[in-house]
Amino acid sequence: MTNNSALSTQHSALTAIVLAGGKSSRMGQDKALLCVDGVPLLQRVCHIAAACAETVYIVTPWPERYQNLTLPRCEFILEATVNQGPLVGFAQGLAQVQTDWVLLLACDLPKLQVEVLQGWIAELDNVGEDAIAALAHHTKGWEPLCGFYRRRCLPQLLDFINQGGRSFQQWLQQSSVQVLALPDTKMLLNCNTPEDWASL
Ligand SMILES: Nc1nc2c(ncn2[C@@H]2O[C@H](COP(=O)(O)OP(=O)(O)OP(=O)(O)O)[C@@H](O)[C@H]2O)c(=O)[nH]1
Ligand SMILES: [Mg+2]
Repeated sequence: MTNNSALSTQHSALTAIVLAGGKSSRMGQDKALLCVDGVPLLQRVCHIAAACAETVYIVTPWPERYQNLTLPRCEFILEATVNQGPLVGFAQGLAQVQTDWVLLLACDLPKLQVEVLQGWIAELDNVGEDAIAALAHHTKGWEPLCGFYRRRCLPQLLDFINQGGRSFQQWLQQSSVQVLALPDTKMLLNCNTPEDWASL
């Protein structure tokens, strides 16, 4: 039995959503296609997502850009709107999810560690019923783009968006969120600028 199938047996109730639709204005080119160790970032993140969840959705307004990547078990969700930000992209992906929990990932996380994600997944059964999400926390607030959400948060997320909300931090302030222990903060390194990329 491979690691993947062991995991999917144990945690079949997990879907992953990978966001690939930002402006990449600080980077000046699409971050999803930047190669780290010869592998495009989106492909790298999607492989890790596929090792954690049975279904992986890539939410993007431009799937044609990524058609030459190797993305096993990944399905594109074509975003209806462009440049509405990650919260709106997440809501569009979440509307397709059938499992109780979803793992949300940005595409610009070059240091993602599958072992840490798998450790978190093993704890999901212990998350209190009142929590709508389980996320790592740092000095600037929650890390919303590398963590877990309950599917049932969709109605309140849509309410927040329909009232003009676009900030994960503001949305999460309204709800109960469980803290995930982060063994290594480097894992959440966000590759936003050419300097970030060069430092890899
Ligand atoms: N699907 C989708 N993903 C988005 C959207 N905006 C941001 N993202 C994703 O969210 C993650 C974090 O994006 P950021 O690094 O904050 O923003 P960005 O717009 O990509 O880059 P900047 O223009 O430099 O801020 C990345 O995986 C982006 O691809 C969007 O409107 N739709
Ligand atoms: Mg970023």
